[in-house]
Amino acid sequence: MNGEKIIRIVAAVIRDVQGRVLMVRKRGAEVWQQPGGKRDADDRNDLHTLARELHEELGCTMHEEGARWIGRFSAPAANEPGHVVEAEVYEVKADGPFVAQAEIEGVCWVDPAALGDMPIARLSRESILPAVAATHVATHPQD
Ligand SMILES: Nc1nc2c([nH]c(=O)n2[C@@H]2O[C@H](COP(=O)(O)OP(=O)(O)OP(=O)(O)O)[C@@H](O)[C@H]2O)c(=O)[nH]1
Repeated sequence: MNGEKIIRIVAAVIRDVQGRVLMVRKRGAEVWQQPGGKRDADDRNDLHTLARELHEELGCTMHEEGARWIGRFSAPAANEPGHVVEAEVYEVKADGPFVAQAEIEGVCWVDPAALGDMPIARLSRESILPAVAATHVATHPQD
């Protein structure tokens, strides 16, 4: 693909009861992105990769049951010029607290329908968060 290198990752959408989405900022990075990362050789499958990455980045425990594949999205990679990131994205539930671990500098929750001018990686801003914003989250039984 035009000589660009492809970085394949698995990324997570974790939502709170208000529908906000958890984002992370890596140490030294400017932009917010989804938690997740590259597969390791001994990962059994995407959800195993995701559970491992979420624990490494946030210290949380992911539930494999109930995970929902949202799609495969790609964009120029946030922190690696000349690379394209291609992500398998899953909405998952996880038990917090969500606490920034070694390689993560910040953790926040964003409303996917109101991002404003927050610095957000293109994969998330252009693909993942719009897909998620289109999904209604019932916060009340009558919704
Ligand atoms: N995890 C993640 N990476 C993303 C997203 N969007 C995006 O452009 N990327 C880019 O994709 C690449 C993923 O590499 P990574 O460094 O997160 O993966 P990793 O934790 O497995 O890396 P490691 O090899 O340093 O352990 C980085 O260039 C990162 O900036 C995203 O939403 N989540």
